[in-house]
Parts: sequence; C-alpha cells; structure tokens
Amino acid sequence: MGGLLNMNFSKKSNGSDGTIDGQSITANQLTRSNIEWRNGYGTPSDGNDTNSQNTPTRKLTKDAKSIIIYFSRSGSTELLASKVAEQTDSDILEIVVKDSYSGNYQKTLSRANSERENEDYPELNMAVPDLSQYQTVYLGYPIWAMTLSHPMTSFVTTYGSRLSGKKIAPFMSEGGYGQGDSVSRIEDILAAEGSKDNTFTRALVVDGNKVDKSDSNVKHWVEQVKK
Ligand SMILES: Cc1cc2nc3c(=O)[nH]c(=O)nc-3n(C[C@H](O)[C@H](O)[C@H](O)COP(=O)(O)O)c2cc1C
Repeated sequence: MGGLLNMNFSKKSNGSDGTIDGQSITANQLTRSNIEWRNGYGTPSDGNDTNSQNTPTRKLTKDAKSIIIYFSRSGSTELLASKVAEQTDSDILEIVVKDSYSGNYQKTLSRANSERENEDYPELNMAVPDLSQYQTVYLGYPIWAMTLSHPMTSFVTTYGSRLSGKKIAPFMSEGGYGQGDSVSRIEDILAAEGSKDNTFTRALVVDGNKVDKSDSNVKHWVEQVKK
C-alpha cells in the first residue's frame, strides 16, 4: 500500500481557500501536487455542489453592469469565480441543480456519462432574475469530458434567451487538458435558444489544482474583458 494508491487528500488545517460573497470556499484539488493530482481524477466533493456549509451564492444588486454565473462541484471553479469577483463589481449567481452530484468522483463520472449519452441534463433549482441590467456575463464552469459541465449546459439551455446582446466571458477550471469544445457549445446553445448579437471574449482556462496561483492571470484576463 502507499504511494499513489493510498493518497491522503485531507485539507490543510485552516480549511478555507478563499471567500465568495462572505462565504468560505474549500477547493479540494489545491492540496495535491502535480503527481498526486492525476488531472483531477478522483477529486471528491462534500456531496453538495454549493458546499454543505454554505447557502448558494446570490449577490444581486440594482446597479451592477456585469454578473458572474458559475457552477462548481469541488470548489476550484468557485475559487476562480471569487477571483473574477475581486477584479470586477459584478453580481454573482451560483448555479444550483435539484440533485447535487455525488461527493464520490466515480459516481459523479458515471452519472455525467449517462446524462451526456442520453442528453438528459440536470434539472435546476434556482430563481434567475431577468438579467436585462447586465452588459457582461461571466460564465464559469468545470470541464467535463472535454466539454461544458452539465449544470452549465442546463443553465444556458434554460436561460439562453435572456442573454441576447451580451458580452459573454467564459472561464473554467479543468484537469489540464484545456477548454475542449466548451465555448462553441455555449455559442451553439445560445443560437439555438434564440439569443442574438452575443460577443465572446477569449476564455480563461486554469488548471483545477492551481487556481490559488492564478491572480495575475485573472487580472490580465479581466482587463481584456473590460476593453
Ligand atoms: C465528471 C468529470 C469529468 C471530467 N472530465 C475532464 C476532462 O475531460 N478534461 C479535463 O481536463 N478535466 C476533467 N475533469 C476535471 C475537472 O474539470 C477539474 O477537476 C475541475 O477543476 C473541477 O472543477 P470544480 O472543483 O469547480 O468542480 C472532470 C471532472 C469530473 C468530475
């Protein structure tokens, strides 16, 4: 036993990797060295995508001109969203599915595979405002099977028609294999849902175990998005 088969993924003692709208973030991949990380394979969650200790993030104001809409299972994308929030005056909306993905990686993987094969994407459990006040929408998600993770697929399918005319700024965390076809999936779904006149910025892509080291990358990207 030992070595790669007996890895200890326990969190560092302070337990918090950041905050978003005042709530603590735990990102389970950050403690993994590159050799332990295995491209994110096996990453557990606490079984509640929004964190069992937290309420889903909802920061909605009257005046914000941009909003960060994100989904995160194991915390890396949420930490990235918090860094985008630090660089902008955005509102924030966390995507919530009716049935959370399992804390167990294998169970999440088999559910995700079945959803993808059957094109049966998860039901959402969230109230979404009309979004008309926002000029820029930052869309944050993890990569699953080299494409958009399914809660974001459900979101853009269900609410895509509310995104007409907006600048879309995609950001994601992934297991080291890049953005896949996730951005063209968003473009295709928005077009199919009748969203018109969208502009897309370059996507921000960060490895899930290195989000804590992404501040300057995020800052530079946000500067480009704001241009
Ligand atoms: C079901 C599933 C499938 C995944 N597929 C890929 C993949 O195809 N390519 C990749 O680079 N990472 C893949 N990953 C790794 C995640 O993209 C990565 O761990 C990400 O940082 C997780 O973000 P989160 O902590 O916000 O949930 C997958 C993760 C899961 C749970």
